[in-house]
Amino acid sequence: MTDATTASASTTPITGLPALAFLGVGSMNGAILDGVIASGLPVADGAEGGIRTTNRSAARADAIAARHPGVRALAGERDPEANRHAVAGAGIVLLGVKPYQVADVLAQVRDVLAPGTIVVSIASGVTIASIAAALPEGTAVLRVMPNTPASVGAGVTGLAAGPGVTGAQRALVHALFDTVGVVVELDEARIDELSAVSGSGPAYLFAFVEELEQAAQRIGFSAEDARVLADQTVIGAARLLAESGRTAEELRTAVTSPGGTTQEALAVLARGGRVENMTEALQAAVDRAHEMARENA
Ligand SMILES: NC(=O)C1=CN([C@@H]2O[C@H](COP(=O)(O)OP(=O)(O)OC[C@H]3O[C@@H](n4cnc5c(N)ncnc54)[C@H](O)[C@@H]3O)[C@@H](O)[C@H]2O)C=CC1
Ligand SMILES: O=C(O)[C@@H]1CCC=N1
Repeated sequence: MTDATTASASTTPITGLPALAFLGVGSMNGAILDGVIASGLPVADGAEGGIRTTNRSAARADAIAARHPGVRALAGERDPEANRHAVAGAGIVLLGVKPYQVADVLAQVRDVLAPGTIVVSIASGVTIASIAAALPEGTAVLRVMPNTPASVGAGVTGLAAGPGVTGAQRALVHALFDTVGVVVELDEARIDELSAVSGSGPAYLFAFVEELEQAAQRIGFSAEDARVLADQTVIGAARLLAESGRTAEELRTAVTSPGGTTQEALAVLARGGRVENMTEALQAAVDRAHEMARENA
C-alpha cells in the first residue's frame, strides 16, 4: 500500500446519517444496506422516509421491504421514475448498479438531486471524473470499493474522494462504511488495485473452498462430509486469524510440523507458483478495471 493509504475508523464522531438512497440494490448494495441497518446508526427521515432503495424487479423490491420494513423499496418495473423518487430529499446517494448502467441512472436523477447531495459510487471501473461530468457542477462525488462480507459487518471498503469533497463529507461517508467493516482511504489512482485484492478477494477464497471440497470428494469423502470439512476449516481458520492476534504466517507455521504432512501438501501447492499466479490474477483484475473505465468514460 502507498503512503496515501490509511485504514482507520472515522476520526470524526458521527451520530447519525442523512436520508439515504440506494440505487440498484443487488448483491453489493444489498450487503451495505443490511450492514447499515444492522449497525443501528440512526438515519434521518428525509421528506420521503429515511432509507429508499431501487432495483428493477418488483419481486426484489418486495423482498427488500419484507426484510427491512422501515425501508421504502421502489421497483423500476412498477415505477419508471423510481430512481428519481428515491433520490428526492436524500443526503447520500449510493450508486450500486452495474458499471455500464451508471451513466443511464445518473442521467435519470441529475436534475432532482438536492444541492449538497453526496454521490457515492460502488461501481468497478467507473471514474469519479466520468460521474462528476454527468452531474451538476460541484456535486460531491466519492468512489468506494466495498466487498460482500459487508453484509455481516466484516467488510473492507476502499474510499477515494473526488476533488472538492469536503473533510466533513468524506468523514460522513467513511462513517457510513465503518458500519459494515474496516475502511481504507486511498487515492483513486489505486482503487483498481485495491479492488483486485479485497473487492474480488472473497471470490478467490470461495473458489478455494470449492476446490478443497472437490478434492476431498476425490480422496473418498461424501459430498456432504466434504462440504462440512472444507467450509468449517475455512470458517475456523478465518476466525482464528481474526481472534488470535497472530499473523497468517505464524498461524501457518503452527500447523506445519517440520517433516510432517502439511509440509508435504504445501510443497505440492507451491509447485504451481501460487504467488506468481496470484499476482498475475490481480493484474488481470486491474487490467479489466482499466478497460472498463475506458468503456464507461
Ligand atoms: N458484487 C461484489 O462483490 C461487488 C460489486 N461491486 C460493484 O457493485 C455494483 C453492483 O454489483 P452487484 O451488486 O454484484 O450487481 P447485481 O446485479 O447483484 O445488482 C445490480 C442491481 O441493480 C439493479 N438495477 C439495474 N438497473 C437499474 C436501474 N436502471 N435502476 C435501478 N436499479 C437497477 C438490478 O435490479 C440489481 O438489483 C457493480 O457496479 C459492481 O462493480 C463493487 C464491489 C464488490
Ligand atoms: O467483479 C466485479 O467486477 C466486481 C468488482 C469487485 C467485485 N466484484
